[in-house]
Amino acid sequence: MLRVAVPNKGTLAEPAAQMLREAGYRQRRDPKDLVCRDEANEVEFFYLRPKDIATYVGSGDLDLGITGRDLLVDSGAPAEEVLDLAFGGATFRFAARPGTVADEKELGGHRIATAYPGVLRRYLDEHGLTADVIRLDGAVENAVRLGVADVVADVVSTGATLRQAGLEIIGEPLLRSSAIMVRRIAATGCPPADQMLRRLQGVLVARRYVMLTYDVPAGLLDRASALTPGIESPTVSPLHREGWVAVQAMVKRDDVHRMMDELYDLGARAILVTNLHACRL
Ligand SMILES: Nc1ncnc2c1ncn2[C@@H]1O[C@H](COP(=O)(O)OP(=O)(O)OP(=O)(O)O)[C@@H](O)[C@H]1O
Ligand SMILES: O=P(O)(O)OC[C@H]1O[C@H](OP(=O)(O)OP(=O)(O)O)[C@H](O)[C@@H]1O
Ligand SMILES: [Mg+2]
Repeated sequence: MLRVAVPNKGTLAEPAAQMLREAGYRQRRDPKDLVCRDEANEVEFFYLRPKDIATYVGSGDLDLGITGRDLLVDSGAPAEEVLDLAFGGATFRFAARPGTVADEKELGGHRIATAYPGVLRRYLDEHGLTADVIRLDGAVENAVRLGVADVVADVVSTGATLRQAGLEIIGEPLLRSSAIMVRRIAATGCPPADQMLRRLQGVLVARRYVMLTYDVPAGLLDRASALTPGIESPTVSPLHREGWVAVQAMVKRDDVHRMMDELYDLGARAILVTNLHACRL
């Protein structure tokens, strides 16, 4: 059986389970369950703290795991990112009281509070900076107000928590994170793991693309196909109506309305958009 780690709670838990469901895997019904066996697919899911997942996968005790890129870096575990799952996006940033630290170069010598000491130490080492790392578990933004630190290094999503704490972002993000699938570094071939990755890639494509179909006069086919090249190539079928063809192509969801306007202006008609449920490219 393939053994896979899934976040048990926090920001990544529900979207991770949802994505696995869309890929055809069974997920736990009760959020208190620690394990869920999917007999049909021969996969066993283990629900773990996202912070611990890279450790389990890096040690080889589990084959794959869903966690955050920042958590993987923080763990220092011998696991690697094999797929960006495109949810749980956040930046990891420094912040301080306005007017105290102008940019990253001034971080040296300060007390920096974080729940991600691995990420912070890596940054300080790479930039030749020495600072006092104050390790906290959460609500890190309070550390400045309470006088425990001068700077925080933390996950920033909307920035609302920083604003509420009267802190201002310093410089560029240390890293950009999202949910990822991790695997032990140099793991040897594992067909069930490869199959899971292919299924998840299919979900990503099904989320990102829609199927566009339209009718167009044959004489305009080249120009229409140039607008909708699809992933490989558009499918072109004859129509009963003389001089017209039907075209089918996958199009990025974000581009579809602009694409429909352009096709309509070109002379295409009966332009239809269909959602994809799943796909394997
Ligand atoms: N708004 C957010 N707050 C916290 N983490 C976020 C956010 N958006 C995305 N993430 C990502 O979620 C992961 C952290 O998840 P984790 O479960 O450890 O913390 P959490 O979601 O804040 O939950 P909790 O603090 O309740 O334990 C990281 O990879 C982080 O980048
Ligand atoms: O930029 P924002 O949208 O405000 O989100 C980022 C904040 O959310 C998380 O905190 P959480 O509420 O999970 O509390 P924690 O610090 O105890 O983990 C994170 O640690 C930041 O503090
Ligand atoms: Mg949190």
